[in-house]
Amino acid sequence: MIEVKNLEFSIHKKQILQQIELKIPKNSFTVIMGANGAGKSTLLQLLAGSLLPTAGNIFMDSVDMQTMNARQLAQKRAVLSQQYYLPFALTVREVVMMGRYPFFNNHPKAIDEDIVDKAMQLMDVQDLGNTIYQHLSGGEAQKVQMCRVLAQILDADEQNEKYLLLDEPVSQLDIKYQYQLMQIAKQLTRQSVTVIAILHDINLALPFADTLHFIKDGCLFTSLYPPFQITDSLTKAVFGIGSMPLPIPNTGYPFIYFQP
Ligand SMILES: Nc1ncnc2c1ncn2[C@@H]1O[C@H](COP(=O)(O)OP(=O)(O)OP(=O)(O)O)[C@@H](O)[C@H]1O
Repeated sequence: MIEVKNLEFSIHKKQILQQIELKIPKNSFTVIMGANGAGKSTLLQLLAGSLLPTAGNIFMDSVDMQTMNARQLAQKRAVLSQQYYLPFALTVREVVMMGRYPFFNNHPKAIDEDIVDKAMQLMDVQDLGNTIYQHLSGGEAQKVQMCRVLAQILDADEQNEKYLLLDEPVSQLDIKYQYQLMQIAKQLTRQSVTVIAILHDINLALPFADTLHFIKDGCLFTSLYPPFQITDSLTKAVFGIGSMPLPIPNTGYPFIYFQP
């Protein structure tokens, strides 16, 4: 479980997040939504331990994240950021293997090679193994980065719970792989992984999310749970655009039709 207590974050005297209180249960799929600049990526970086709070605390499995060193963090959580530029030429397989760096010293072991194979199979990029990463299309590169973070957490088990943090993981993916990535992430929540994802597409989030947290102007505006009551007033307040929920038969969630 992740527990966020009275979290504040400021940079250059600018307050970016304030009074954030959150509980993210283990093995859940949490989606963070909000307008551009609301503070979502900053919150995710704080949950990842990549940024330190200005005030408040974040506890990961009851451990204050500020007490965890880089290796402990890397063995516990994987982070897919929005930017994943690599300044030097590596093959796709070498990039995916980077996800295993926290688990071996000089040379990957057989288990590391197996996990890399499995991660690449999940995102259907086995055939790209020897391709130079810099030669990939935007969507292919995003798939490979997903494989890298999968490789970091695929060995999670009940004794070794892990966290997968995804910042707009489908922004460059075609529709099939948007759903494939979401299905993989959902499946992982049944295998001792807790998933936290920033998404902009509410209709992609609804079939998979256990919780939706809406961030507005650096504050937690509201949190929703199934059956998700997404109202016109909510989308106007959070995104500045009206909407109408349309029931989808035999599902526990609506389709949200936006009305500019
Ligand atoms: N290093 C920084 N220095 C100054 N301002 C920053 C810094 N990082 C973030 N901000 C500001 O904090 C605010 C929140 O940024 P953040 O990236 O968390 O938003 P977001 O909700 O993820 O937005 P988007 O949907 O556009 O990705 C923005 O106004 C941004 O300009």
